Amino acid sequence: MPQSCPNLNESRHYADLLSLPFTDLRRLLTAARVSAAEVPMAAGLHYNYAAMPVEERHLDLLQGLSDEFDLVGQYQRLLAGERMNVGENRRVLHHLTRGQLGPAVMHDGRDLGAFYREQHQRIFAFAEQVHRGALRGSSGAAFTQVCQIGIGGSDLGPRALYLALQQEARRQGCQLMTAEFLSNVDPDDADQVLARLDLARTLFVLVSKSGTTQETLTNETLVRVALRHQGLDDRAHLVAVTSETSPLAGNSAYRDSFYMDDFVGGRFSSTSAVGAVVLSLAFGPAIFQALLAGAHAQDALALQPDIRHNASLLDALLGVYLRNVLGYPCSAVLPYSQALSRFPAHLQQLDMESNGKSVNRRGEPLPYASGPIIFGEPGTNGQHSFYQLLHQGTDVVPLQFIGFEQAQGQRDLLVQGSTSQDKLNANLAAQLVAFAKGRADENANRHFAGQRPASLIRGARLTAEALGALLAHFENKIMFQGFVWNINSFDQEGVQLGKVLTGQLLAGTAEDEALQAYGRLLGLRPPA
Ligand SMILES: O=P(O)(O)OC[C@H]1O[C@H](O)[C@H](O)[C@@H](O)[C@@H]1O
Repeated sequence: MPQSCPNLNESRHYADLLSLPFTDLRRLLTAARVSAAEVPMAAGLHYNYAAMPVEERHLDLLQGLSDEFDLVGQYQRLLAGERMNVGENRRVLHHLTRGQLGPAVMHDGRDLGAFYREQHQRIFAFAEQVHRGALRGSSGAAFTQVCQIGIGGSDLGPRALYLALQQEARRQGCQLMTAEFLSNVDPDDADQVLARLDLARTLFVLVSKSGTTQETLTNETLVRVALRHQGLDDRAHLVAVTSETSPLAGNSAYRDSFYMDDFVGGRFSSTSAVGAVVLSLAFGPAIFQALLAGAHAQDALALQPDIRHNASLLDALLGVYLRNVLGYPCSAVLPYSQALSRFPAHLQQLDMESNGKSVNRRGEPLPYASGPIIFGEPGTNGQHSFYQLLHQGTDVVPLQFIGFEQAQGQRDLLVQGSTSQDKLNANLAAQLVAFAKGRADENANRHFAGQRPASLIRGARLTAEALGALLAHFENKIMFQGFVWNINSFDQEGVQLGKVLTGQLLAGTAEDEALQAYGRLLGLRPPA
């Protein structure tokens, strides 16, 4: 498969895209275009690309590029279980955690779709027992709080989804337990999180796919010590989520264990047991199932070969246009929804750990740019912080806005003639137009050049289905971009070197003198 993938620099569609003149967004962005340049997504969402500097001829060439690189065909092969993670020789099966789109994927005589479904069912049954009070803490108290211990993909996605759904669950009367997340090895994180918990009523979910992550195992020990210190039986307060091949699998130090496998990458694991346990405990299985349904529906739409009807594919290709044709190195994610406050942090890992690569799937250096730097904050907060650079800085940063007609909650009032939600969305619309069209001023300091590209994902309200669709959209966008760049989006060798040096420093075996010197500056002592 990798051998047959074309090189972007040798693509005639790419060459034709490079030869097109720059499109003037100030002229392009008309009312008719705002209404027309949209692709429906799952769960009532829409992807609007009116403020992207592309005309029909660009879209025709991007369609040609998509066909030339067989992007949807590669997705189908991934769904069918082909080992697309070439570096680790692994299948890539996170789509299967939310439903079957391709043929059954068999591994060692087992149907993996059935395996993921069975784990979800076990988790739902477990959550219902906890909610009924049939499973309790070691003092006999019912569990009212859940705390996930994990980092990276075992933290960011589930945490972002929990925060995104909290208000929606309250509206539906199904916030059944509150959730906390403990990720950083900084002891102040554990201190603060533990201070918010009533340990006798807390169920901890230890999540580590590999079962070897230093930060997570350290925090687990801190938690067990704290539980014992209160006279509680730590085993009764911990469940594990891990891969079947990890050293934690089958360990009796946990009250129960739930599994994913090596074919679900950490940053793509929110719809596996990694997200299922904490979200089902917090909100009940129905909300998590709605999230899965939204993600599955969006995965199905991503099979459409026509880029004008496939939002994830179109978003991916427009991103390639911005990165490789226009040369923009960054992209900002700007949700006008406080519920999505940690969604940009999740996307940072999803995008940058997947596509921050400089060799292709055959291990050869890339002769073109790959994944952009991603950052973001919810609006309107970001407007009062870093938007200055976005409007008038020397770099053009393409923007990904996300907005909803209605808030999740119901507490809103008319203040000076408009509701808070009206104000939120008026700001969003204003920013989109200000970025695209700018404003001429004789005073150079007050001049806005415009020409800042942006897309908008919009919906009626951020429901669980819509959130699932949003999550799957970005996962699939990133996957398609990896196919264009012919990189392996599913490994993360770039995180290893730091781990090795950390281990050497802590074990007192570091040979690098600069490393030792930094250790001394930071107060590290040789191990006793
Ligand atoms: O789930 P774990 O095996 O503990 O891994 C947690 C995280 O750490 C690793 O270093 C990777 O960078 C992430 O992709 C991963 O999600």
